[in-house]
Amino acid sequence: MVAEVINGKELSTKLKEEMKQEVDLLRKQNLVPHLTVVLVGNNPASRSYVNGKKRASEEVGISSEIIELPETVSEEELLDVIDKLNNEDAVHGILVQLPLPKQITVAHIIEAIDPRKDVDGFHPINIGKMMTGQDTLLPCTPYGILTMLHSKNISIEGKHAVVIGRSNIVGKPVGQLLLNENATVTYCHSRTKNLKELTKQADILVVAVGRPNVINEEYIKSGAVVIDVGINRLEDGTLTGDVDFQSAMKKASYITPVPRGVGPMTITSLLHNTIKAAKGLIK
Ligand SMILES: NC(=O)C1=CN([C@@H]2O[C@H](COP(=O)(O)OP(=O)(O)OC[C@H]3O[C@@H](n4cnc5c(N)ncnc54)[C@H](OP(=O)(O)O)[C@@H]3O)[C@@H](O)[C@H]2O)C=CC1
Ligand SMILES: Nc1nc(=O)c2c([nH]1)NC[C@@H]1CN(c3ccc(C(=O)N[C@@H](CCC(=O)O)C(=O)O)cc3)C=[N+]21
Repeated sequence: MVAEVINGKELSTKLKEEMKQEVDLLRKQNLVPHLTVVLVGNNPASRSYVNGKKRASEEVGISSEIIELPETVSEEELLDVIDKLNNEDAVHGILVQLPLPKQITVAHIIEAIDPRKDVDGFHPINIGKMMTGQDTLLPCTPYGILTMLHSKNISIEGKHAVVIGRSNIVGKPVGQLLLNENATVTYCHSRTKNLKELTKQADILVVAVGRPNVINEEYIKSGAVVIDVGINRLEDGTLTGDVDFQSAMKKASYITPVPRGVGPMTITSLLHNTIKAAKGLIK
């Protein structure tokens, strides 16, 4: 078997065109969706992601701004910035780029964001709504992954989904969304003892570890769908995922590449959430 590649970049281009039409209509009604991204410090990767979010927003007609704060900013100062944005009617979406410097407790920041403006879908209220199957702003990477599966009509119900990684932003919520669509979900992590035995049972394998080549054909059941979330920058500057792509291609039915896979879909989900927040659909 040779896997079909799910091109996240192409899908994202198509979805952005659809969103642009919707934003054009909203603008005619004098509603200009607006996203504010807060960037703390000078991490080059964060800066590049944030610029990517701004560029994508412009492509669909979402107005966006980046608020830059120094690496030394205190938690109190950052909370002040969030408070102002919460109270600014023209701001529909607020995203605080992670990671944050160590003097700041991430949970305090996420909890300070108005859940109706939490376009990352990280606020405990939004996570709780997701867990109970209510309509809300969903975490961007997991929602992007579900959109990729739906785009290929890959059935989820009754399938065994194995998720490697249990972070609050990727692993846990992607498992929850798959469960909501009636998959049987297994979570693996750094303390999992028999990783290969578990991954070989997966009909859908989601890999979100952050280390190159943790998965190859030996870990994959023939015909499985393999979703590679990892973004690893190699010494020569190239990007690679967590999955040995050439090897996995031989066993999988579908596979997502890195780059041009899950990454662009994360940004597409962010735009989707910003439009949803602007329309006031989140109570
Ligand atoms: N494409 C995209 O849009 C996005 C990509 N990413 C990328 O996805 C990757 C994961 O991100 P994130 O979830 O934030 O990372 P974290 O570092 O928060 O989580 C990594 C997870 O992998 C688990 N893990 C580590 N080593 C192993 C191992 N040897 N075997 C099994 N599990 C292991 C950890 O286990 P434990 O919990 O026990 O420590 C942890 O749960 C990164 O490469 C990141 O850059 C992230 C966000 C968006
Ligand atoms: N509050 C917050 N929300 C996030 O959503 C968030 C975050 N913090 N911190 C970091 C991670 C990482 N992340 C990515 C988004 C897009 C690509 C992406 O578009 N990648 C392109 C390549 C881009 C390149 O070439 O650098 C691709 O995979 O094709 C990657 C990674 C969002 N994150």
